Amino acid sequence: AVLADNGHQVRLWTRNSEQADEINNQRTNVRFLGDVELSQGIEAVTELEAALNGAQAVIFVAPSAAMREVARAAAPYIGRDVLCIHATKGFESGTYNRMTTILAEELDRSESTLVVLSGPSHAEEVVRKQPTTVVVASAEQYHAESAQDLFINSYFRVYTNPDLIGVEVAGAIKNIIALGAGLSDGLSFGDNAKAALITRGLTEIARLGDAMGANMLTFAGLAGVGDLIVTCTSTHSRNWRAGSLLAKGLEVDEVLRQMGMVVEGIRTTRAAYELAKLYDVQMPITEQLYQVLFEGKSPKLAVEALMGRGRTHEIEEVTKAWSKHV
Ligand SMILES: NC(=O)c1ccc[n+]([C@@H]2O[C@H](COP(=O)([O-])OP(=O)(O)OC[C@H]3O[C@@H](n4cnc5c(N)ncnc54)[C@H](O)[C@@H]3O)[C@@H](O)[C@H]2O)c1
Ligand SMILES: O=P(O)(O)OC[C@H](O)CO
Repeated sequence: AVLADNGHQVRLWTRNSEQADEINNQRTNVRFLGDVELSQGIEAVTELEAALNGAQAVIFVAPSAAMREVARAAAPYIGRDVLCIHATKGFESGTYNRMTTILAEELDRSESTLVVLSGPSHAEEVVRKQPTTVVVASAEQYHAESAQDLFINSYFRVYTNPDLIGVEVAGAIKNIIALGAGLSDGLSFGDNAKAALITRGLTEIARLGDAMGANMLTFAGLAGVGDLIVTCTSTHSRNWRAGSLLAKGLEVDEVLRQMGMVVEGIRTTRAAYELAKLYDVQMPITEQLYQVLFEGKSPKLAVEALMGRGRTHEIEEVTKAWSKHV
């Protein structure tokens, strides 16, 4: 919708022909976006080749679990000079690959040619032209600026950032913390608990990001604390809603069934739990959520475990990682 508003001709690929018909004929996408009227500049297509032929830029927004499959199918139709951007938040199961690593492999190009778009941006608000700010990150400033040129407008403000790894790690891990925030709200804990989760969640993002080569300052920006705030406090958040359903005692499969939309935080919890072991970093919130999601631990016991951890210092552990980059 943003790209169409900016005067670009947009082809939106979907596997679902009924959805394509609705978008093209009714100009709505009711299941995902309610009754908002979509721009005439958007054409939905069901064939990948038709979607990609002649495109000057390609935006990948499939769920993380589908990224490799979609990128592999799209690769034959994407020229070497085409700007490739993604807005997907997660890691690949098993390999723990970031999304740009998958894209680089499947599109057979350097990761430095790729761009990630992230930040506090729920589609439901963007499509209603409500003021939104995001970052586009690429190792090469030229590519980040090309993406900025495409998207920026009066209601969608786009900043560039060279720290692709930090933006991808922040976008993935915040979904785990949002599950925790939903659980906390679902258990009727108060604002203190949620503020604690957001803040200590940011520390977990920073620890893992530091180990994976991110710039700590990214986490103080839109893709870090910005996205954490929106996803832990907004009722649009799928991850928050999934967490609040878990608090009612629903099994993970039932939560996913009721949601009917992707809840990236669930798969990401497993990936981050394993990444934390691989990089030897402490991620206690992630660890407790892992036990709730995959080992049947009760959310109440998870909270007790978090609150009962050994005494520790705030300043030392945070500043060690952050100060390296200041
Ligand atoms: N919704 C948002 O506001 C928002 C904002 C920023 C980033 N994201 C990220 O975008 C990604 C997608 O999220 P979403 O909210 O659009 O999810 P969604 O559940 O609303 O939609 C996902 C779409 O992907 C399709 N899909 C699933 N598997 C597919 C496959 N194998 N091939 C092709 N299509 C497939 C589904 O049919 C569905 O139409 C996630 O990583 C999410 O974190 C979402
Ligand atoms: O609805 P969520 O929780 O998947 O979050 C969507 C976006 O990542 C918010 O920026």
